[in-house]
Amino acid sequence: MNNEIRQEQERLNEVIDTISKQISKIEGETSKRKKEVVNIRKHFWDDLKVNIDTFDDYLETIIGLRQQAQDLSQSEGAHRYAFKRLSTLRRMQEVPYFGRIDITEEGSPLTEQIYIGTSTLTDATGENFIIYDWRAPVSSVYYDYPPGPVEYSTPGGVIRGMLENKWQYTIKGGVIESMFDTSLTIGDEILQQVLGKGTDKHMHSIVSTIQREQNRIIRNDRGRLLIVQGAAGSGKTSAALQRIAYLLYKNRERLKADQIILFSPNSMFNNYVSNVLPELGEENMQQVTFQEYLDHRLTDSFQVEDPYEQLEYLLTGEDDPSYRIRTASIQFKASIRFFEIIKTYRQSLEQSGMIFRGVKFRGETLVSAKQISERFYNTDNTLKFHNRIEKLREWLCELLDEREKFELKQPWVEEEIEYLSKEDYQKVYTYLEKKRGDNEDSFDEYEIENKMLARMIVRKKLKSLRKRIKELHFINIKGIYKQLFDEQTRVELWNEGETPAEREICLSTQKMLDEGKLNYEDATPFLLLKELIQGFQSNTSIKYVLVDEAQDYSPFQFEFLKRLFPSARMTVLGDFNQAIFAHASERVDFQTLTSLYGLSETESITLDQSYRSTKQIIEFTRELIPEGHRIKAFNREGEKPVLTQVSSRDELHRKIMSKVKDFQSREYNTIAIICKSAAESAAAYDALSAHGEIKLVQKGTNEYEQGVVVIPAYLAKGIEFDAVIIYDASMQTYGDESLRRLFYTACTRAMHDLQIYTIGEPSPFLKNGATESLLLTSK
Ligand SMILES: Nc1ncnc2c1ncn2[C@@H]1O[C@H](COP(=O)(O)OP(=O)(O)OP(=O)(O)O)[C@@H](O)[C@H]1O
Repeated sequence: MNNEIRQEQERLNEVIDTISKQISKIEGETSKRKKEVVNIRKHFWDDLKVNIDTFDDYLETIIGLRQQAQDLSQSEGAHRYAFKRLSTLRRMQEVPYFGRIDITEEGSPLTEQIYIGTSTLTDATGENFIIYDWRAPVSSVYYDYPPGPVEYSTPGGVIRGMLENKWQYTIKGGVIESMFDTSLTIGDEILQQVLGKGTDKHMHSIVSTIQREQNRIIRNDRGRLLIVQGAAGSGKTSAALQRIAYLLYKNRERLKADQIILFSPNSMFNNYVSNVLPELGEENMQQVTFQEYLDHRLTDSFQVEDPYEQLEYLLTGEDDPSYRIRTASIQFKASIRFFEIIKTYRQSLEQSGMIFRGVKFRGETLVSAKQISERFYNTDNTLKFHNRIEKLREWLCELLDEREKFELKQPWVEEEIEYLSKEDYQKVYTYLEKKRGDNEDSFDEYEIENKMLARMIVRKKLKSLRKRIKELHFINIKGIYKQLFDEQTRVELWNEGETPAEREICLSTQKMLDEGKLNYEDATPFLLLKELIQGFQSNTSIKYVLVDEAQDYSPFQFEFLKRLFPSARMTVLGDFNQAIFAHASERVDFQTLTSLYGLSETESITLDQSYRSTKQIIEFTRELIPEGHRIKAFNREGEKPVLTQVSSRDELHRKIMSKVKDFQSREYNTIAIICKSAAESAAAYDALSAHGEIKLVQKGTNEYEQGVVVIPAYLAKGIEFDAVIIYDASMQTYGDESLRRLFYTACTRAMHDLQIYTIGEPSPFLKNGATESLLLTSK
């Protein structure tokens, strides 16, 4: 151990000693607090005098109750905070910090040594910082500058100074394993070490090696919308998660984790990233897939297709006669133009076109659809649309009240009373007994009892009808959506712009609705129309929305999200080279998103450096896409990706299994055999699983599995594997240009090793530039 490391280790020991002392102190306090909380809970009512005889007594009781509850919540809050701090300190005991900057601030004669870790540590006085949180303003210097002049922003203004030195440490179990003076070392040693490691069941935080561009994303504070376009493996997801940790730190007085929502591609991804924030001492944000949201809102009314069913159809249904119309329909329904058409359509409904359902009771029409429509269009049309609907609802509820009175005297009610079950009868009887109290002789028992029974029966019968009216079921949204595709509506409203196969799209959409189905591309438009008519169910408590894999969302969906979360700032992260959904046209980019909040409220950051894969893998994958030369590889060496051509499926399976064994001998934790579709994955799994322990990943899979998996490319989005085997990259499978992005996505999942197999002639994607960066094995 050289002298420098020894000195640093001594300092580290002192820091760990301080941490240990703080842990013991908090442990003592928490057990005391815990007792306090248990005690308050146990004796909550003992100390409270409950007296409600007079108003003053009542008031006193309420005040006492409130005070007691406040004490309890304070003690619980303090206990929770101490518990959280304790787990942070325990983590810090292992790795207290990872970096140091020696900085001389302008006007100061002193050079300060600032150690940076996952959380702040002060000495016993609480005034002197031993470690700075990585999110503190001064820590940004660590990420943003090499030694030399620097500046950083604080709430009090910009501070300038000179960064004399920057150190990186690797500490494990309280021992310094290595340390680097970054002005002397070439390349980023620690990043090399981190990236060279194998995968884990969960993604890890990257705070010790955040790169400058990523730091810009994490700390970005300007504007309503931040757009991040980043190459595969450039750290978009990582930046998004560290950004959440940063926001929670910076706004800790007013922002809670459940006011942040992350839209993620699938449940497996949710599980994969679930450890990053807890690792940083923060609670996880809300996480949801767009599909989960749609399901929550729509499954009552339809059989809703999920995005994977849609993709699977597109990947395997080329021979279907309606294939061409379906693709055109998907693109059209994802467009801003369709969004605008729906808005115009909704406005036109103010004059005419609303479709209602009549209200029936016991088979008899109480109000016909026509009567509701007349009532609606005769209400004062200077009123806002929603107020007119509200008036309609009130009117229908009043009609129901009248009907209730009328029904009470009908013979069917008498009949039902006779057949009433014993339990129901008992219920009414008990109620009556209670009500009668002391005034025993004050009414005619039989008559009142019968009246009560009648009311109970009628109310029960009307209950679901009343609920349906309250929930606006008398508006036939399905019919109104279907009407949007009528020839007349099309001619009148779809007047600007042009859509290929417009008429066919209309016919096929109406057919789908008649079958009680809702395709994925129709789900958001349908929901939008519903919200525009019934009133938007927006969520104002959410302050930040982050959308990962944003290339998979249509402009339409973004407009929708904006309306759904009106108080939120949005961060959108994606890579349009990985846009695999069919609504992604050739020209897909994030430019259209600028119009969401306007140019002045939008900031864009591009990430070109890729960290996931070895240099050799990047050199190959960037040949697969236009403008790929812009992607920079991180200088981590590995083997060239290999293309193996085989002549039969049997040979393919033999070779793949032998490769898997080879990978296993190299102790790779995760090996993925990536297929084009779920159908191909299932077939590959059938053939391969007999020869080794292999798991099949399907759309419902919730956990990121270690070991060997067979997985369709679209489910491998956002995640990574030590080694990737492309199951069949032949002309037959990847012959169509539209599959280029899917193929690129599959190949870019590999961290250390990429093997590509083809039965017969390889895909055209593997020709030209790509060939040079591949090692070809057999012909
Ligand atoms: N600054 C960094 N320090 C250490 N590791 C990093 C850094 N940036 C990215 N990585 C690693 O690179 C890999 C890719 O990161 P991430 O998944 O965040 O990229 P992405 O841009 O979301 O990728 P994709 O679009 O392909 O899904 C991860 O293993 C991540 O931990």
